[in-house]
Order: sequence, then structure tokens, then C-alpha cells
Amino acid sequence: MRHLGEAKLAENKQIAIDVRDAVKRYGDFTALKTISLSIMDNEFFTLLGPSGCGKTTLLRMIAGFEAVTEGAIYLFGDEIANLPPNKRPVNTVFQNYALFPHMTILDNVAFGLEMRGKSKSEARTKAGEMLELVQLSQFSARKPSQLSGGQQQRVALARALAPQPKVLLLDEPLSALDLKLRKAMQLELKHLQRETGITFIFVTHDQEEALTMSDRIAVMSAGEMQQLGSPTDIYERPHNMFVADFIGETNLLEVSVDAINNGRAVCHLGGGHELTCNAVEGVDIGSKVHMSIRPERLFMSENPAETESLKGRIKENIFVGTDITTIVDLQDGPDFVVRTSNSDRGNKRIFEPGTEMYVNMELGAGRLLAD
Ligand SMILES: Nc1ncnc2c1ncn2[C@@H]1O[C@H](COP(=O)(O)OP(=O)(O)OP(=O)(O)O)[C@@H](O)[C@H]1O
Repeated sequence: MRHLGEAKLAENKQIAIDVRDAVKRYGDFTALKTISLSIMDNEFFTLLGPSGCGKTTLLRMIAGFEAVTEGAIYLFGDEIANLPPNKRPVNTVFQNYALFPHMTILDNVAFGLEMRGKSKSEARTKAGEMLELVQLSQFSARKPSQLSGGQQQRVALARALAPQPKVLLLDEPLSALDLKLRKAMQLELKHLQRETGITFIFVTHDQEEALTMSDRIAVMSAGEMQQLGSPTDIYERPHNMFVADFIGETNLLEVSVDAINNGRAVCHLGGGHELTCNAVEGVDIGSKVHMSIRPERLFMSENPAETESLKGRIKENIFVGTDITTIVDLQDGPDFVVRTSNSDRGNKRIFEPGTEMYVNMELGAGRLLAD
């Protein structure tokens, strides 16, 4: 099966940003450890990772606000080490909008264009078009304080898009917004990216945001890239424990691999429980590794299903609106978290706490992690 990210890459797109063996050190501290990645033209690319992993540092190096200690960054084929920030065809949207409070919305958007040498009338015409793009034309005469947080963020976007940069860098631009507005803005940003065709490099620590918006995601931790792939790759086929744990919710089980036959690995999880899943490269017989199973890939039944099946007892059911989360005690084995969507509850059983039942999964649901 092809994934969105791969399909896009297969179109032979030009590389917008090429980061080659880039290292960033602040004195003795290494903030980025030899990062290499290529971001394609017209791609919505996300740098995702916990606080302090180096995402902003990488973004600032692309923008030209930080020098690269080792390695190089290429922008559409050209090395940019000696290009000052204002000469790069790159613009940044920050978390805190940074609008001028005394200027109207229109002037805020026009200001950067005038600074770049456009005449006042040219700048204002272009600013008007940009406000139309972000659907704020009716507010062009207002001051920033007369707009909501979401509207101010859209002004900041219009301002950053106005000079038609080839690449737009977005550093956690939605984190100051409440959840509902953030979700609406996520879709809006994605549409804007499609409409303008500009390469977006988006920084976030919010995995759901990254999955919703991106063509591809680079998952980072402690200055290193852990995995690069489409949202489906990252979610369905995490390469390691960090990615499996950081992206979404998962059951991370300690297992020992007892046998590998025909591409299938038979794994022991303690307490006499056994599960078979697809073998992966780097995990051999005798390995003690982890298996990741997403809670929504498990289902419960009164009798063992014809798939992989483990006997357990219900500990607790937790109603979380769209789903019911069930904690299952496997008796001398690990606890399992099973998620049942409320939309297909008719097909899947929910049992009362204390009931003995079976937790089942398809063969492909468990994923062995090499580390
Ligand atoms: N100017 C600096 N001098 C020294 N250390 C720095 C400097 N700037 C960043 N760092 C360190 O580099 C590491 C990466 O910082 P960075 O801001 O890139 O992280 P981040 O992933 O963007 O985090 P957050 O999500 O909190 O913004 C952190 O440990 C930070 O303390």
C-alpha cells in the first residue's frame, strides 16, 4: 500500500530544504546530533518531539537565526550558510503573533512588503489579497486588540505569506489557542498550504496535530531524529519504543521471542501468555524486546476468537465520550488497555468489571520494536 507521503515524493518533486549532517552545539552542549533530512517543495512537513528535543533549533537554523556548527543546509540546491535571514526566501510565523498593536490589520500585513521595497499602494493591494485568503477582509481597519486570538494568528499568517516566501516556517503557531479553535486552525492551515503551494515546515510537540496536518513527520528526541515518515507510517509502523510511546496511546509489552517461522514471531509475555505477530528485521530468536499494540486494534469476546487470543479479567471500564477504554488484567501477565469505539459498540462487546473474557487481535496488530 502506498502512503500519502510516499505518493507525494514519487512525483519527483524538487527538494526545498536539504539538511545534511547538521550538528548544533551551544558550548559543550549538543542540541542537534547529526541530522540529515530532505523536505520536498510543496510539502507540509512537521518536526515533532517533546520539549527540548531541538525542533526550534533546527527551524532557526533554516531561518538563519542560528549558525550550523557542522554540516550544511541547502535551500533549493544552494548552500545558505552565508545568506542572512532577510535574504532567504523563507518566512516565519511565531507562537506569539508579534503584531504591531498601534497599526491596523491591513497595515500590519502591508508593513513587511513595504520594508521589502514595495510601494505603499502595491503593498496595500497585496495585503488586501492576503487578508481575503485568510478570510479577514472585513476586519482590515481594526487594530490587533480588537480581534480574537485565532483571528490574530490568521493576521500573522497573512503577513508571513504576503511576500510569497518559498518556505514558511511555523513554530508552534497554534499553541496559544484553545482546543476547538486549534482544531479549526489546523484544517485551515492545511488548506492554506494546498492553496498557496508553499512548503510549510511546522514545529509542534502535539502528536495529534502532527498526524492531522502533515504529509510527512520527523519525530525527534534529545537532538536526534527517531523516525521520518508519513503519519500512517509513524503511527502504524513505529521503528522504536520512543516513537511507539510518543505517538498515540499504545500497549507496550515486554516480550521474549521464542521462535520465528515464515515471517511470524512467536512471543512470550510472561504468565504463560503467548502472542504471534509479524517478525521484523533486527529482532531475532531469543531477543527480549517490546511489542506495541494499539488499544483500538484489540477486541473482547466471551470465547477465544480464531485470531490471537488471551484470557483475562475486566478491571475497569472508562467512558471517554467517543470511546470506552477497558483495562484488562491478564493474570500473571501485563495489563492491557482495549479501546472500543462507541460507534461500533453494537459489534463489539463491553463486559462488566470482574468478568472473565478474552482479549483478541489480528496477527498484524502487534508490532515488534527493535529497541
Ligand atoms: N542559545 C542557547 N544556548 C544554550 N542552549 C540552548 C540555546 N538554545 C537552545 N538551547 C538548548 O537546546 C536544546 C534544544 O532546544 P530547542 O529550543 O530547539 O528545543 P524544542 O524542541 O524546540 O523545545 P520546545 O518545544 O520547548 O520549544 C534545549 O535543551 C535547549 O535548552
